[in-house]
Amino acid sequence: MIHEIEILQTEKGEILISSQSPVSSMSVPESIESTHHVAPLVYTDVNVVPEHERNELEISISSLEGEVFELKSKLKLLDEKRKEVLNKIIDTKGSIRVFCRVRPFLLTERRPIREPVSFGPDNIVIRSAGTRKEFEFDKVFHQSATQEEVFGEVKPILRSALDGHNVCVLAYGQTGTGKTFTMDGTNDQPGLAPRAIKELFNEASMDHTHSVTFTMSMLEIYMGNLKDLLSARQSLKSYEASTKCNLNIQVDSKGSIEIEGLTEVEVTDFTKARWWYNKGKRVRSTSWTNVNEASSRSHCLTRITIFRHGDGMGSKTEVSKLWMIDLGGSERLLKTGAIGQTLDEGRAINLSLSALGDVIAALRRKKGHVPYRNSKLTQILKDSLGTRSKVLMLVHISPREEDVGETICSLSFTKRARAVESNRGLTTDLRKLREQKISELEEEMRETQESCKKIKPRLQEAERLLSENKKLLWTTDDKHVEDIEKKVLSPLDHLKETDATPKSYDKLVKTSKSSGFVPRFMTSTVASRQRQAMSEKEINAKPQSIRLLAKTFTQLSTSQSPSLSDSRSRGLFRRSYTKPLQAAANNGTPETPRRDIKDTSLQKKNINDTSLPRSKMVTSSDPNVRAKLCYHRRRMSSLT
Ligand SMILES: Nc1ncnc2c1ncn2[C@@H]1O[C@H](COP(=O)(O)OP(=O)(O)OP(=O)(O)O)[C@@H](O)[C@H]1O
Repeated sequence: MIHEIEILQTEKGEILISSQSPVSSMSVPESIESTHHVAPLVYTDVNVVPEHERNELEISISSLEGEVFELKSKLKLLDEKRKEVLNKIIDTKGSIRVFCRVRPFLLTERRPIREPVSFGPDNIVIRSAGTRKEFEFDKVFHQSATQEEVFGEVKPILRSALDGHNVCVLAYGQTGTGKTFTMDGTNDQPGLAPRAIKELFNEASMDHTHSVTFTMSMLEIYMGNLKDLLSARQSLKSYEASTKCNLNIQVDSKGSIEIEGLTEVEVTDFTKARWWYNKGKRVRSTSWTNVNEASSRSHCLTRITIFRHGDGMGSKTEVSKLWMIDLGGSERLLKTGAIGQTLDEGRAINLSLSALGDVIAALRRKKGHVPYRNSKLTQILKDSLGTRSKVLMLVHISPREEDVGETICSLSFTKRARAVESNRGLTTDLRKLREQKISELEEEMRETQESCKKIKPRLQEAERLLSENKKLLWTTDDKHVEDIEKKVLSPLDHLKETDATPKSYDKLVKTSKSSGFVPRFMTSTVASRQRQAMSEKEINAKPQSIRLLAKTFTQLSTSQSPSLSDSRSRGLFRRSYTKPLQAAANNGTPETPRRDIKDTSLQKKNINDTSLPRSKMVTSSDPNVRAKLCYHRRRMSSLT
């Protein structure tokens, strides 16, 4: 027993599918079968959009396009406002900020009864040999401060980097005070670099108006030479060769610094970025001194270049850099007892650190001349330590009595860098005013971010609806199909194409039904009759519903393969034909090998497979299949 299905076309052009009572195909004679009708059931195929609905679809698409444009414009304005406010906050706080982090006592260290270092939220007091020295900072991180707390202060300037500013985060201090701990951290307590990279990817994924991409480079400055840490040629044992490897620093016409030949890898996600970062770290050369067994005698620089691509609303791609720098140990050479190469290494580090101090001091004093040329480090950072950039220096100190001398040296270094913009120069009233201004700006920033948050889901929803409507229109849009057909045909083929347009074809079918007149090109030829017989033979092996459906199509035109120019027929045929096939394919019976008929490679294979009946070929919406259909139609017309 099977269900008989018949397809009818009403005068309005609607497709009706009438379902018949279950009958035995063996017992009921054909004459009875055709008259044994029950009340027709009308189904509306979801893939088929009637003409009037298509117009509505087009109207809806244009209104959604307008809405998307409007929301994007609003977001763009809010984003610009957010950028401006963030910039003001950072400038009010100081575009060069200096923090201090005090290392906790290690398990191997003896804790003195009277600790030489005491601290407040933004100051450090050193008491030693009857003297008291006080140093001010933008913020002091106590011994108990977590990696997360430190990162919290860095986060705002990462946003600034994404907004197009060059940003520099530097870890400064004596060997063994925790510079590497702060920058790299451990597996359990990741440091600033991995957290910052993760945050960049996070922020980029939430940017609905721009697409953001990143590249990464790592280099080491050792004894005044630059070494590429991500180069394929570098090996872990490259320490000896490090002095031979030198890269040139170039300045382009816009004043941007480029390092000639430096490897720049594209990082598409955090995992890849972390992998490259770890690779660079392994390659970094270290030598041994008697102060700290793993002391770094070089500066390690990690650069993330941020490309913020245009939003499609007139803005260009913005490029900015985030530098994360683990500076070499700043200890005085006498104390290390260094001789030979280690002494030279120490000298080179001290020279570059003092050049860095000079540059920062000049920038903070807003002095005309900034001595960038005095070291490789400052030459490289020239475009990232300048006026539009944001700098964050983290000074690390030891809590130990024995290190007090070094601690005072490190703190004095930063005192020079903070000389002008420090709080010390401000009266209490001015300080309060400054803090009030910062909190007002922060409030404004929060409001702007809230407004952005409200718009983003609306924009996403509008974009989703727009793409859905476009897809729906695409599947039913005859013009689109025609365009594809035209593209596939060569100009010469197009001239040969004598077939009627879809609309006139419809008319012709209707006319032939009503008047009994069949135009010459629609009368069957020997070849078409053979093909029809072949396809019917093939269809007989398929489920009954497909057989009847295909029969209806073959009846519509006796001389041509079913034309897919009628969108409704196409949608109906595609759905009705592919479902049983898919079901059969998914059953995976030995006779029918498991196939996914949506697989385009398989569809393409089928097109070239001449053993398949042509009726199968025309069921796909694949443009390649249409090419075959056009070819078939052309041949038909040339036969008549
Ligand atoms: N805030 C901290 N909390 C816990 N342990 C810390 C902290 N800071 C540093 N340490 C520990 O102190 C030791 C020295 O730290 P680290 O190697 O980071 O110093 P460094 O300044 O980078 O030294 P170098 O200049 O030789 O590279 C490490 O064992 C590290 O785990």
